[in-house]
Amino acid sequence: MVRLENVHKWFGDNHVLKGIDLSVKPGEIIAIIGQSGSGKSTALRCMDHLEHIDKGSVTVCGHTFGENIPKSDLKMLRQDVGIVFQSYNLFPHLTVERNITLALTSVKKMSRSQAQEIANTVLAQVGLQEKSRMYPEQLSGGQQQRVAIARSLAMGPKLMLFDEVTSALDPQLTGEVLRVIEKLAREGMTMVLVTHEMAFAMKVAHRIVYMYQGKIHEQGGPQMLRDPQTPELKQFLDNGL
Ligand SMILES: Nc1ncnc2c1ncn2[C@@H]1O[C@H](COP(=O)(O)OP(=O)(O)OP(=O)(O)O)[C@@H](O)[C@H]1O
Repeated sequence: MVRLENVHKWFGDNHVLKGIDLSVKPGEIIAIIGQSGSGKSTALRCMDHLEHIDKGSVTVCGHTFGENIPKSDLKMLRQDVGIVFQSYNLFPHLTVERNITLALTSVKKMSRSQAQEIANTVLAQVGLQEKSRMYPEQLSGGQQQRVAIARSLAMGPKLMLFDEVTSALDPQLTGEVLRVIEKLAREGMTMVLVTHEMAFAMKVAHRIVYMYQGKIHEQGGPQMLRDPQTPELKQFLDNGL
C-alpha cells in the first residue's frame, strides 16, 4: 500500500529526511513517533505529495513517483489517500453536511442527494449524525476533528494519514477522536499515524516507527515501547518531546 525507498528531503540546507525506507501493507496500522523536528510530519506529507521528495521514490496505492508526479496521477493519488491534520480546516460558513458533500459534488461530480447519503453514512461512522445541520463553530474541537475525519472518509480513501490529529485538543476531547481512529482500525482501514500519544500508539498500531534526526531509527511491534533497545528511544520515552 505504501513503499518509501531511500527518500531524501531538504528544506534549503536542512536535510530533513536522510534516506527513509518504509513499507505499509494493506490493513496495517503504523504509528510514527519521535522528537519534535525529527521529520515525522514531512515523511507523512511526502506520502501524499504535499511535499515533493528530492531523492528516492514513493509508491502509494499503486502510484509511484519521485520528485515530480504527473497532474493526472496526483489527482488519482489524492482520491485514494485521505489526510487529516492537527487543524481541522473546516469551512466556517458551511454546515457540517456541506463541508462533507462539497468535494463529492465538485470533485467527484456526484448529485447532491447521493453526496448527502454518503455524508449521513460517514457522520454515523464518527458518531455525529445529529450534527449535520450545525456550523463548525457550534461544535467542540473534538467534534470538529471528527467532522474533518468524516470529510476524508467520504472520498472513499484506501489509506488514511493522520498528522497529530489530537495535538490541538484538550485531554478530555482527545479520547473521542482516538476512539474514532480505533473504530477505523477495527474496520480494517490502512493507516499511518504521526502521534505523541504513546499509549494510543501501543494500543492501535501493528508497528511503531521511531524517527530520530531524519532517519528511521527503530521499528517494531508495540513491545518496542515497553522494552526500548536503543539509548535514543529510551531517552525519548523518558523525556518525551
Ligand atoms: N515547509 C517547511 N519549510 C522549511 N522547513 C520546514 C518545513 N516543514 C518542516 N520544516 C523543517 O523540517 C524539520 C522537520 O519538520 P517536521 O514537521 O517534519 O518534524 P516533526 O517530527 O513532525 O516535528 P513535530 O513533532 O514538532 O511536529 C524541522 O526542522 C522543520 O523546521
